Amino acid sequence: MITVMGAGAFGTALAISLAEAGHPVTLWSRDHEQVSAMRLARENAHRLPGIPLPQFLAIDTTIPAGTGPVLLAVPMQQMRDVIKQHRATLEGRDLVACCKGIELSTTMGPVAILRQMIPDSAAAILTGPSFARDIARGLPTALTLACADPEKGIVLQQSLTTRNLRIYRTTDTIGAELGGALKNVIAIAAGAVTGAGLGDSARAALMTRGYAEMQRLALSLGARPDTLSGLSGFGDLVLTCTSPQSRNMRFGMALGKNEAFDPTITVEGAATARATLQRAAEEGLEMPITAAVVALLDGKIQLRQAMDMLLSRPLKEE
Ligand SMILES: NC(=O)C1=CN([C@@H]2O[C@H](COP(=O)(O)OP(=O)(O)OC[C@H]3O[C@@H](n4cnc5c(N)ncnc54)[C@H](O)[C@@H]3O)[C@@H](O)[C@H]2O)C=CC1
Ligand SMILES: O=C(CO)COP(=O)(O)O
Repeated sequence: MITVMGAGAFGTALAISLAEAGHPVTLWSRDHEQVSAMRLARENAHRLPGIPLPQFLAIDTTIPAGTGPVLLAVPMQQMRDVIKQHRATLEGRDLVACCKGIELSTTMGPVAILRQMIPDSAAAILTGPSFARDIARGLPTALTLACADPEKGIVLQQSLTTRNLRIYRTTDTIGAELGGALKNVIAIAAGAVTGAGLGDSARAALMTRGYAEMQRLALSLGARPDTLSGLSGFGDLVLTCTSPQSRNMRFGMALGKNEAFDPTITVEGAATARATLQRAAEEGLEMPITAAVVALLDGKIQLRQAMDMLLSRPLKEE
């Protein structure tokens, strides 16, 4: 039995794909009303309207006991609390973080949190370019499963691969989790540039220099370069910075247009930008685009000033 914790967009999409592949799957939510509504309508009307839930997908407020893997598809800043509340049930199971970000209070990534909170479990992360709606509609996607234990990684890769989820494997958990976290920050910046009408050339420059920033921090923290250039890094950066399906990009577009953005929408890059800047300072690294995103979020500068700041930095080699 595979358990997916978090009946948001991503958790529901993964549960649909896995259930359609014939796995017994339980989709867990803390919210009784949501569970009743989803059971009745066989649809996640809030997050994935119009997409039917497979007949054999179980939806519950209780995590089934057992030994099967548990996928944690809750927002990054909530993950620690969710684990704390369910620690006893999660102990000894293979745990797969399905979130993208860095915890603001500790600057830790999801795998590090899993290892700290439940040291006896295998800790992995599933990340890479994939919009929940695409997965849920059965469109093809490719993801990265990172697990430090290579044998466990193979087992998880095999058990989570489905007709439309092609999973690649790595043991580089640091690279995989940082790629997914940092691309959201750059997507906010790319959205802001797009929203302000600064043009596709500016966005391409920003994505490229943003990628350099991602590499600077990730490599300094021990990531492997090929992970950053793979699906979980470059791949997800491209998807998130070029599609308005991305919430991080849409949030950035609103910033660029000086418009309000619905605060109930999950935008991982905002908290992660602050956590990233903190971590970069500890490493003695410069991350000018991330710093500009934080200054924009804090209302300390306007987008034009942010661009002037970036463009007036000392000229250097690429
Ligand atoms: N939506 C997408 O296309 C993708 C999302 N992700 C990642 O998946 C993670 C979750 O994102 P989404 O599912 O899109 O967000 P969402 O906003 O659609 O859903 C989040 C879910 O977590 C639940 N939740 C929040 N706090 C909780 C708590 N304390 N205890 C229990 N449940 C809690 C909410 O009730 C909600 O159902 C994020 O880190 C995101 O970056 C990754 C790939 C694709
Ligand atoms: O991570 C994602 C695609 O890979 C989803 O991006 P958003 O969270 O910006 O919607």
